Amino acid sequence: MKSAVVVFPGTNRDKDMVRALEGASGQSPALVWHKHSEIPKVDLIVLPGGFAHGDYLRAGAMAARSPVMREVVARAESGVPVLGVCNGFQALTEAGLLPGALLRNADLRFVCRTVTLRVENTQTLFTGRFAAGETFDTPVAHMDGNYFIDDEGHRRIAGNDQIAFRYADGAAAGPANPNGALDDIAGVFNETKTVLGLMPHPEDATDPLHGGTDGRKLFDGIVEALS
Ligand SMILES: NC(=O)CC[C@H](N)C(=O)O
Repeated sequence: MKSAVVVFPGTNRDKDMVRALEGASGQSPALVWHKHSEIPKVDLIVLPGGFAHGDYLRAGAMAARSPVMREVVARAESGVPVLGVCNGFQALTEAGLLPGALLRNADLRFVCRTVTLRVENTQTLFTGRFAAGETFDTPVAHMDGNYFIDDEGHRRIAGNDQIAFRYADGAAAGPANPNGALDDIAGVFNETKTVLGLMPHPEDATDPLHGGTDGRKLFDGIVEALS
């Protein structure tokens, strides 16, 4: 599987993402700087986490207007799978590729800990390795992860199986929902399930040194689906 990781000024999880993709696919992703308007021909485009443009204005808002995002939107519209993690998820909602918005955490604090996720839809190219309702643990690290969508949008994404992951009770300490997200939503798909965004960092749960390897299933499943 060939992949590209987009890097913005302030991105800081690009190397974690590169390692996770290399581990799963055996191939090094291409790194694409945000000012470039071309992306190599790849099977998967990834927007990693971090603080693009220092989160000024709103997290992901300026990144969504970068030259590279015109190409990300065009590729996504042509069916190329796109994955956005944390800041990448924020940028994908700001770019209109995913429904809803990420608001400030309900308690107005940065949250950095492990959470448990429940897989809500396993019939996608991203989640095929998981069993229905399976839970797994990953870290979160964000200030603006409080997922919001209006009532009509909520009904639409729930009815179309676009809710990918919900925060769930599990081994992780603390309240299941770390940020006040509506309906405990941790990640969503676009209508066709070819774009996925999630707040937690599965790439940081892929090595025993991370304290857990639950995130590998996501990357292994993506590689299996796209190779
Ligand atoms: N780890 C991240 O990607 C953080 C995203 C964003 N800067 C926030 O704090 O909400």
